[in-house]
Amino acid sequence: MKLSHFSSFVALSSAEAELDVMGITSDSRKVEPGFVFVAVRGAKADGARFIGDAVARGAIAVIADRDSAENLPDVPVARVDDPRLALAKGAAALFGKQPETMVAVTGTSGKTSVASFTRQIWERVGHAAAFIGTTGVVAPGRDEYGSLTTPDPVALHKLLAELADEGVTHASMEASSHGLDQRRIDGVRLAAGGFTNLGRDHMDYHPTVEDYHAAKMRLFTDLLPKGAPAVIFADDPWSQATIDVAMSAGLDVLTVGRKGAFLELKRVEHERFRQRAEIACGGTIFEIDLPLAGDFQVANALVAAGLAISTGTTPARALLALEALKGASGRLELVGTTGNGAPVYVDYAHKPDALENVLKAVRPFTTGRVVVVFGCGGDRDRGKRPIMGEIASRLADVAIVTDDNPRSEEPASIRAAIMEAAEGALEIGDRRAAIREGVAMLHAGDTLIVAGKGHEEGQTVGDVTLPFSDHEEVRQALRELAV
Ligand SMILES: CC(=O)N[C@H]1[C@@H](OP(=O)(O)OP(=O)(O)OC[C@H]2O[C@@H](n3ccc(=O)[nH]c3=O)[C@H](O)[C@@H]2O)O[C@H](CO)[C@@H](O)[C@@H]1O[C@H](C)C(=O)N[C@@H](C)C(=O)N[C@H](CCC(=O)O)C(=O)O
Ligand SMILES: Nc1ncnc2c1ncn2[C@@H]1O[C@H](COP(=O)(O)OP(=O)(O)OP(=O)(O)O)[C@@H](O)[C@H]1O
Ligand SMILES: N[C@H](CCC[C@H](N)C(=O)O)C(=O)O
Ligand SMILES: [Mg+2]
Repeated sequence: MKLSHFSSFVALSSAEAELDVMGITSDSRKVEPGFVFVAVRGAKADGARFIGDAVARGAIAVIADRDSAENLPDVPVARVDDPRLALAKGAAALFGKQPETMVAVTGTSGKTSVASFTRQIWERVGHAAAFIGTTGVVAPGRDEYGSLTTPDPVALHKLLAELADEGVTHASMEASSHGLDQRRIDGVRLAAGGFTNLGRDHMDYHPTVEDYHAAKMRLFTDLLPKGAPAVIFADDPWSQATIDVAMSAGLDVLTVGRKGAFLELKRVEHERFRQRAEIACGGTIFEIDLPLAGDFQVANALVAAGLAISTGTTPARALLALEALKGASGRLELVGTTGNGAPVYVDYAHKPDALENVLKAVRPFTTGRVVVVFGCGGDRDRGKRPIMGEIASRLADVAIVTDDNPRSEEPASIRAAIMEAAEGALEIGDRRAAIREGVAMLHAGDTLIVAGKGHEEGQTVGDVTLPFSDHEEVRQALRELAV
C-alpha cells in the first residue's frame, strides 16, 4: 500500500506519498523494513525516544507529536496533533476491512456480558458474528483467550480484517475507558454504541470520575456517526448524563430498562438460576425466560437486545434469542454445588459496584449465609480496597480476603488495606486455601461467591503469572469435600 492512503490524516509531500508501506506500529521493537513508526507518549515512556531504534530496524517514515523534540532521523517525519489517532487511522487504512456491522459497548460493568450477548443474538438469528473483549475473541471457528479488553489498534484491525475474510459480517466489541482514551478504536466504523452504567473504576488512570465518564463518552461524541443508535441503560445514576451527551451528539438515543422508552422492563420474577421478564417494545409486550441469575443480567440482556434491534434484527427475534443466552465465562457462573446443595459461583467482580451487585443478586435465594472470597489487584486503584472491604462485610455473612494478582505490590499490604474496612473478615492470603476454606464452611442454604478473577487463567505475582483458575480450584475443592 502507498503512504498516500494516509493523506486524509497526515500531511505528506508527493515523494512521501509514493512510499510503499508494509506495516505500522507504535512499538519500535516490532518494526520491520517498510514499516511506519508512530511515536506515542505513553504512561511509562515517550515513544519519540525510540525513533532512532525504529529507523535502524527499517522504518521508512515516522509519525510524531508536533512538539516532540527528538533529533530527526533520515526518513520523513510527519507531525500530527494526535499520534494515537494517526495510529488507529493508519492501522484501519492498512488492513482495510472489517465486519460490515460493528457495535461497541462501554460502561463500568457489564461490557463483556453485553458484547457477548449481542454476538449470541446475532448468531441465533443466522449471522456470522464475532465477540471481541476481556475474555478474548469468539467467532465461527475461533475461541481465543484475550489480554486487553480493547485491543491496541494494530492488533484490532489485523483481527477485524481476518474476521471479514473469514466471512464474519457482525462484530460486537468492548470499549474500555483506556481503549477510548487511547484512541484504540478510532479507526473502526461503528453502526451503534451501548452504555451500561458508571461506577468507581480505574481511578489510578483517570483523575476524577467525571474524567472517567468523559473518556467513555468519546464513544458517543467522537466515534459514532450522527444519527447512529445509542442504546443506553436508563436506570443508572449516570444514565441521564449519558443520554444528554448522546442527544447533543445528534445520536438516535434508545433507552432500555425500567425507565426505558425503547425496551421497557415492566416486571421481573426472579428464580435461583433464571428470571422471567416482561418487556415492552413498540406497544407489544414480550414475556422472556432469561436463563441467567442476577438482576444485572436483565440489564445487560436489554442493552444487548437494543443493540441487535437497532442494527436490523426484529424485536421479536432479538428478544426471543435472549431465552438461549449463555453467561460470559466467570460472570456469576455456577461452577458446582456442595453435597448439601449450596451453590458455588465464580464471578468477575473486581470493583466496588460489581461486588455490591453480585452480593445483592444472590441474597434473595440464600436462606443461609452468603460467603464471599475476594481480593484486589496490585498496581491498580488503591482507593477501591477499603470500599470493597466495607461492601463485603456489609453484604456478606462471611468475607474471606485473599490475593488477586498482587503484581509488583506486597500482597499482605493490599490485604491489610481491604481488611481495614472489612469488619469481621477472615484473611487467607493463599487464594487456593481461601477457596477451600470457603467451600468447606458451606451448609445447606448457603451461597459462595468467588469474586475478582472470573475467566482468568493465571495469578500474577511480581512479574510471573502462575497458572491459576478459580473454576478449577472450586471444582477441586468440591471434589475433595465429597470424599
Ligand atoms: C496504561 C495503559 O493502558 N497502557 C497501554 C498503552 O501503553 P503505553 O502507550 O502507555 O506504553 P508505554 O510503555 O508508556 O510506552 C510508550 C510507547 O513507547 C513504545 N516503546 C516502548 C519501548 C521500546 O523499546 N520501544 C517502543 O517503541 C511503546 O510501544 C509505546 O507505544 O498502550 C499499549 C498498546 O496499546 C497497551 O498495551 C498498554 O496496556 C497495558 C499493557 C495495560 O496493562 N493496560 C491496561 C491498564 C488496560 O488497557 N486496561 C483496559 C481496561 C480493562 C477493563 O477494565 O476491562 C483494557 O482495555 O484492557
Ligand atoms: N450491568 C451490571 N451492573 C452491575 N454489575 C455488573 C453488571 N454486569 C456485570 N456486573 C458485575 O461485573 C462483573 C464483570 O462483568 P462483565 O465482565 O460483563 O463487565 P465488564 O464491564 O466487561 O468488566 P471489565 O471492565 O472488568 O472487563 C460481573 O462478574 C458482575 O459481578
Ligand atoms: N481489566 C482489569 C481487570 C482486573 C482483574 C482483577 N483480577 C485484577 O487483577 O485486578 C484490570 O486490568 O485492571
Ligand atoms: Mg470486560
